[in-house]
Amino acid sequence: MSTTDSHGHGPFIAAIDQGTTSSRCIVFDRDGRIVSVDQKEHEQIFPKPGWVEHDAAEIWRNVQEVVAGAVEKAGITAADVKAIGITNQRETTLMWDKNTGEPVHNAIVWQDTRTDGLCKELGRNVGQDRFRRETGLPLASYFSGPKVRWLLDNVEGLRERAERGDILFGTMDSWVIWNLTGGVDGGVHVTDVTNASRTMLMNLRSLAWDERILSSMEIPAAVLPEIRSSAEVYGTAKGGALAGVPVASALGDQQAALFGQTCFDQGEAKSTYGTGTFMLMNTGDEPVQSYNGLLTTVGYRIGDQKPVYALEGSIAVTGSLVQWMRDQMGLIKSAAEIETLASSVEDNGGAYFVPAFSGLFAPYWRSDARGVIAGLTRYVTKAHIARAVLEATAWQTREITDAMTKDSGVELTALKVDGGMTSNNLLMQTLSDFLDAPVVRPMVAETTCLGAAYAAGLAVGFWPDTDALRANWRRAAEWTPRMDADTRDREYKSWLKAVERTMGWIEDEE
Ligand SMILES: Nc1ncnc2c1ncn2[C@@H]1O[C@H](COP(=O)(O)OP(=O)(O)O)[C@@H](O)[C@H]1O
Ligand SMILES: O=P(O)(O)OC[C@H](O)CO
Repeated sequence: MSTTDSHGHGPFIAAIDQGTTSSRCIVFDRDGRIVSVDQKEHEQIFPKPGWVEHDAAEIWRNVQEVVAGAVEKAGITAADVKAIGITNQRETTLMWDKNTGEPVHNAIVWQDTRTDGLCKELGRNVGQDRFRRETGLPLASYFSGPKVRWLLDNVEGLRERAERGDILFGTMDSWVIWNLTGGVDGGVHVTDVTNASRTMLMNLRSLAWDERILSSMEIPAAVLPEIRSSAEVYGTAKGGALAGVPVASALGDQQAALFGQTCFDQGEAKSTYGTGTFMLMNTGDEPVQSYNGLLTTVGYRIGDQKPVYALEGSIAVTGSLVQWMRDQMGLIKSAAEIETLASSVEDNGGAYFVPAFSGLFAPYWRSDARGVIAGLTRYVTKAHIARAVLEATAWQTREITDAMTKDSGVELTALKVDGGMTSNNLLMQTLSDFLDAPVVRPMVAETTCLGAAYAAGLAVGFWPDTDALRANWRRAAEWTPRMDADTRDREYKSWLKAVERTMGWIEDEE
């Protein structure tokens, strides 16, 4: 029997967000309002400089716990939940034994740079942009394909087991869905088009695995999940707090945020400010090739409708630079304190901070870049550096919006933002100043989970169509530009000069 809780708005949709630093589950009502949240962090494993791993068994335990926690906090039962949506950190790569459910190695995280050498070698053999037309992606250690190849080459006996058909590959959506739907006991091995579009192994137009790329990367097709749409019922949860509930959506977290921000029309864009920052623009039902350093990716696909594509600007280091200021430099005690410190001065005092800690992602894709603080004089204080830290996020966004305008021909009229860093008012004002465009934040800042919930709700008819979802979007805050054009242009030139200084720091042989 179905119950309604104190919120009185049942039934509900549950979304699971398996993120880089934590897993969370959020229960939403029909108005897209949050009913309950549960969240748990997992260990970040750094076996060597540049290597980042996750324990997938720990992640699955945490997912089960946060699902149970969110259901309990909402005061509901599985019978009240009409569907489960999945969203996840993208690219992070796992292989496991389908007979035992045991991972063969820790998951290799998207930030991990161990495949740099492999990518360079592939680039030399087949050309740096050899796969861009088919996959929309440059050859870079960020994506899953090279990580799969690394596992096959480095885990003893794995290639033979994979060729025998005993091994499954998946990004974290696949891992969560396989376990949720029964694991060794009949779990479904699927991924969605958005996650598949980050592997470098899927053809963007056919939305199928690309046999020529699989053969260049020496990856056996037997390990691959079935590619499905982002909003359809893949199976039913077996066991756990949501046993019996249909699992009805999967989207990479940045695509889920695009969906949660209701960017359903061509030209609409959002930017999510977390550990890294990812801006995606809906480009309609045709993939747009980037000539300016952006990625072409799948935005979402609802059931058997046409896919919607997106251009993406990915920035590796934004919120994590604030964490670095707190944890490694000890200049602030909390992330929020950066705003107080940066607000104590009028400007950056001439300092520019380019956080190319793991090379530069969009629009440069340079793995040989490393971080610099440029323009230092004795005048510069830690407050100026704090300001330069915030400005780095805003300038990197500006570089991406410039590239988006060049690639899509669409001028930015306003930017929808979300993510942890958007609670920083100074950063949001700076962003609006540097972009010379309004910046708007919605009422529900948890757009990633909301997008997964929306897609799952559409799949089971909980919401009738995307118009109903759009009606739920409400503006919570807006910042408008206050900077004069001369200052903006002068500052932008200095920023670009500082970016130049980061390039070529790592020599090939290093
Ligand atoms: N007030 C703030 N100012 C600047 N950065 C912040 C602030 N609050 C949080 N952050 C940064 O935002 C990030 C957390 O945002 P979140 O959206 O939860 O990230 P993720 O989903 O990537 O884990 C952290 O890197 C943190 O340093
Ligand atoms: O888990 P997040 O929010 O850090 O997002 C990671 C991105 O999906 C990486 O491409």
